[in-house]
Amino acid sequence: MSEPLLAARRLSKTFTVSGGWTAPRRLLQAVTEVSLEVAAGETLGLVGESGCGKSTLGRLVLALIPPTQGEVFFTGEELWGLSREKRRQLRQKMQIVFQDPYSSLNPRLTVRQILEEPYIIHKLGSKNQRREWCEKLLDDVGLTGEALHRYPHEFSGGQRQRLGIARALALNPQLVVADEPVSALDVSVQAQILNLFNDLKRKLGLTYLFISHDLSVISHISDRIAVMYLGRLVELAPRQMYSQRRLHPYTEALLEAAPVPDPRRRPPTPRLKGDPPSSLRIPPGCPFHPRCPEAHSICRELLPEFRQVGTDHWLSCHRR
Ligand SMILES: Nc1ncnc2c1ncn2[C@@H]1O[C@H](COP(=O)(O)OP(=O)(O)OP(=O)(O)O)[C@@H](O)[C@H]1O
Repeated sequence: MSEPLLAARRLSKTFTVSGGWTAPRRLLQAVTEVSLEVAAGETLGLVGESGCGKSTLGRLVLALIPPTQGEVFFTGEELWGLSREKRRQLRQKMQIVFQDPYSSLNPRLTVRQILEEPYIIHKLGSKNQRREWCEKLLDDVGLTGEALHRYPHEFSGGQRQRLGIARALALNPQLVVADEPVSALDVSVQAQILNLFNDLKRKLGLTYLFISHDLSVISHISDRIAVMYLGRLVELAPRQMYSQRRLHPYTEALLEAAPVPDPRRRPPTPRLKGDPPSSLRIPPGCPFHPRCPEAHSICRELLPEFRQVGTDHWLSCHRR
């Protein structure tokens, strides 16, 4: 890979959480030693169950929160080694699309005001230019200029997500972190929005870190897929690899739990039982061992290394 657009090196994030009136404050390990790279023009999918640290990792790579340890490089520059002003400038090239466009779009502003805001904040363009840019953004996401004078509540869920995407594109970003951008939408609308992401990537040369708990969504959109469990990456491989065998047992369980497109085929009994343990009490050894059907004694004692097992294929498992 040539120099990646985005690189995380051993990124960790610990939160201090209140224990209530009586208990002491405790440390919650949300992300632990995550390293990954995203090449320009690539879509890296990040998948894992709720609470495994996906959003925290997304916020870390956007430098919205500082890491407890580790580094984030964007276009080769380490973001936390830069001055605040330089970091702010680089951050314009990285934008986020949220899960719930309704709560991220100010309901009191018209679409024009919402889309114009980034240009006004950065003192870009005349009034007429800004209007043209807003119309172009709407066109890019499949809406018409007629939308400019309307308010977010006048749009359907899918259209609102198109507005959320349009706003993220206003300052011509290179990287977009999409955090569960289709989870709140009906399945039929999900496909349209995923296709829009793909079209925009081709047209505008974008790079995505695409976050979802749903492996079928991630498989649809990603070039490579990173699987996260309790704050750590457990597998990283090209999408095609996920149709083959010998994956991490957690990945295999996620695949088995993914929806089956053919209704005549009964989904197999999912082998992923129970919820993941709390990030406040991460099990020793391999964090997945209490739920792993293949766990051995070593899995209970020793953290498996995240190691390369094939071309572009990394995983952490004693049994693979
Ligand atoms: N600001 C915070 N303060 C304390 N704990 C936090 C904070 N943000 C996240 N967490 C905790 O960190 C862990 C990871 O959360 P995160 O939101 O990153 O997971 P996620 O995989 O994105 O899940 P979800 O899809 O449910 O948001 C969770 O246990 C969460 O409660």
